[in-house]
Amino acid sequence: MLVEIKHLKKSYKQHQAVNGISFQIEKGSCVALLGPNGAGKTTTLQMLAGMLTPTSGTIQFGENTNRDFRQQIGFLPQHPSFFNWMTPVEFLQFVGKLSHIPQSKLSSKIEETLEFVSLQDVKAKRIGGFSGGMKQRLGLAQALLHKPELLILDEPVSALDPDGRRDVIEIIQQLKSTMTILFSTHVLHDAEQVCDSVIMLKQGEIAWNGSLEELRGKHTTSSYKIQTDQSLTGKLDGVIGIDSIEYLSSHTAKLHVNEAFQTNVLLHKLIEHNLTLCHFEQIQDSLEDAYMKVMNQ
Ligand SMILES: Nc1ncnc2c1ncn2[C@@H]1O[C@H](COP(=O)(O)OP(=O)(O)OP(=O)(O)O)[C@@H](O)[C@H]1O
Repeated sequence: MLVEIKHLKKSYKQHQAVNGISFQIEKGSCVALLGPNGAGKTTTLQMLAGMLTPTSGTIQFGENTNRDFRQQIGFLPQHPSFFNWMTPVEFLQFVGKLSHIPQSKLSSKIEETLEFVSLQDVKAKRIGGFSGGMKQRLGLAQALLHKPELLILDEPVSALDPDGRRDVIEIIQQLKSTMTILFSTHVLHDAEQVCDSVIMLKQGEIAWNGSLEELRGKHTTSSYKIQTDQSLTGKLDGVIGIDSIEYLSSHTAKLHVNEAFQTNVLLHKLIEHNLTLCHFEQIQDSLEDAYMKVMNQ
């Protein structure tokens, strides 16, 4: 276990932005923090990054309670700001000095990090002319420069176009083997590509905390899409295990099934009606479906 958060609260006057949440982050995991606008994601991440003081509760990083854990954290804020007149190399030199990277190692670390985020070719250009995607990769570079143990990213993909999102997701994918990652996002499809576990916040409280597998097991259902050579209408009535049938056309249907569903029973029924199966596909609910179920509970 890398971080243990206990009863963490942040209130602004009467408003409870984060209302006593507790969770652990396992070393080497990639955790997605999800929730609607105002759920408390940024507030939580800023408290973990040491940028905001909790009203109450504790954040314990590793075994040693006395260590200043901020040195082990890399943080990419939701709206990173840059000095537009600087070049990426100048900006990272500035950041490196702030995080006390020894001067002797700084230049090589900067080169290595810019290479990693694919900004090597523009390292001497002014940041002011960069696209949103390039700025986000530079933001990632500043968070990574000191090789943190825990990388915290606040909405790293939400403001990006599909290309920019793919670049950032690929970077996160590569980083997964070298550090622990906690990131917030509204883009559930991207979260699903990289995270191993999910924490969902709703009005400052945890609505779900667990692995992606557990979430799928508990909150997603199976369904099947089938197509036959003749009309299906009414032919599958009474098949054990089918909860409901959604007809997509007269020959095609989506079957919402329960645990008792057996493909053989379905096949028997089709044979009984002299129907030939042309297409059979199992469809798994997405993270978005599970998210909607948890949020609407
Ligand atoms: N400095 C502040 N003063 C007063 N209220 C605040 C402050 N910062 C955040 N809040 C409130 O705390 C709640 C949680 O905000 P937070 O930014 O953490 O949510 P979020 O989940 O990150 O939302 P989003 O997805 O929109 O970024 C919101 O109701 C917000 O209005």
